[in-house]
Amino acid sequence: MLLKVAPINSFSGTFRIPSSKPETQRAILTATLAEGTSRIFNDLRCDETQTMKNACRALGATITEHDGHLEIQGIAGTFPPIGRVIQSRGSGLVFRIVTALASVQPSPVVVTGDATLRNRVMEPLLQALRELGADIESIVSENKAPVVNWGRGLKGGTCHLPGDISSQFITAVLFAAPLAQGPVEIEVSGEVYSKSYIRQTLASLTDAGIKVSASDDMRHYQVEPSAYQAQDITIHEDYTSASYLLAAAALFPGRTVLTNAYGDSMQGEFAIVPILQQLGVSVTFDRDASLLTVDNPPGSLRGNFEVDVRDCPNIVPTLAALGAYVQGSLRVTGGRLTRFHKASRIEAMAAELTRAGVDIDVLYDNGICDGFEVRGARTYPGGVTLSSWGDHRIFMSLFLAGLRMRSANRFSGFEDVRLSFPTFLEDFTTAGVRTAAVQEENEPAQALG
Ligand SMILES: O=C(O)C1=C[C@@H](OP(=O)(O)O)[C@@H](O)[C@H](O)C1
Ligand SMILES: C=C(OP(=O)(O)O)C(=O)O
Repeated sequence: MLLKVAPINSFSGTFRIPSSKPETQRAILTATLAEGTSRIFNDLRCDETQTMKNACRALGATITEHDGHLEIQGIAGTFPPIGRVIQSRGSGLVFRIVTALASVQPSPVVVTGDATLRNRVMEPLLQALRELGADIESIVSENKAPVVNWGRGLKGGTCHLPGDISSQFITAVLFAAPLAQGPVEIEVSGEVYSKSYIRQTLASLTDAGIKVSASDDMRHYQVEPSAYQAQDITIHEDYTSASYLLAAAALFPGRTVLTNAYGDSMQGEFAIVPILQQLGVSVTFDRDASLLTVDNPPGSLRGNFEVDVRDCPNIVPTLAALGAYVQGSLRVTGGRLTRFHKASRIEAMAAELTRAGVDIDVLYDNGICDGFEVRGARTYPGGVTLSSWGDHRIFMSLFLAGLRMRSANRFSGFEDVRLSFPTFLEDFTTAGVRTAAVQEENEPAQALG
């Protein structure tokens, strides 16, 4: 099934930014491990937070969904016998953290995922957990998902991780480390990417009462055995999801107002705000009213600058889509981690945008795909079929790029918005974008509604 999407001439309205996915996932985890009842207000309800809830229920948490908040009865760090399969679907974060946590409970647990997850890099994490005493075996391919964790405990000690493959390895060890028998140290080699996500992990752990410290360069971590404490947490907006709405608002003349916008985020992807401002777009916060207003009267973007995305990896596809319309050039570097994401995101965006006529080159650093340079135009012919490469963020970014083309485009992967931004299509329909699901690429065009 493909989604046919007609272009638009204007974009305006009031939209709610979805709540943060990484913050919701972390809050579900700390509440699961804590003693007592935690409440998580303004949580994000989407497939990937549902996958985290299902995994945490399998670990023993009782999770009740209320209107506007979750109530979680934690396990006080003592797992009931699990002895089962935990499904992480396509979520790298769920697989990595649950695999680490399965080390500190007493029964064999199989942790598995879908076809994309089985392809992702897991070896450094599995080795680090083994250094701490875990007994983990891969079931199908060596050092990949699915795994069986025999649940023989974590003794503690020092483990080693690379900083340039995924910050989720560090996050996963940090979540399990307080439940080890002794203190845990993590030594990270090479440059550390996605530091903003590690900071979010450190903040969640500290707020939950965990004794953890990190060196200034984030290459050394120390965790003492400590107990997770229950708490009430309020989740704020997600800047990766916001990036699609902000970018759409920036591509057209008109005023867009975003609600659920507190502007106090630790997410690296908050960088989308100053980037748009540099491109000539007015973005202003009314923090008392939790509103963000975007105005771009000329609907044009002025460029010629470089963005380092090593701390905001998830807006890389959004920036490629936006760059297609920047007068000048937009150069993005430091994006090498995205080649290990659900799809190799720079290659995916460059291949699909090139197919649509966009002038974009992939940038390599010592043979590693690390960024891109895009030289934008006012518009493109459109009328093409673009693939999401099985990745929700590629779909949402290509959808965005298509809005200013001259003819309707067709996209695969539209169902995947439910992973992180379930109201994506509804929001854009409200803004006047006409879409229609079509069976086959060559099927006669249906009326778009
Ligand atoms: O900890 C997290 O919630 C995440 C960490 C980052 O992973 P990488 O460090 O692998 O980029 C990010 O890209 C991912 O979307 C979410
Ligand atoms: C966080 C994401 O993915 P993962 O957890 O699979 O890395 C994402 O694609 O938003």
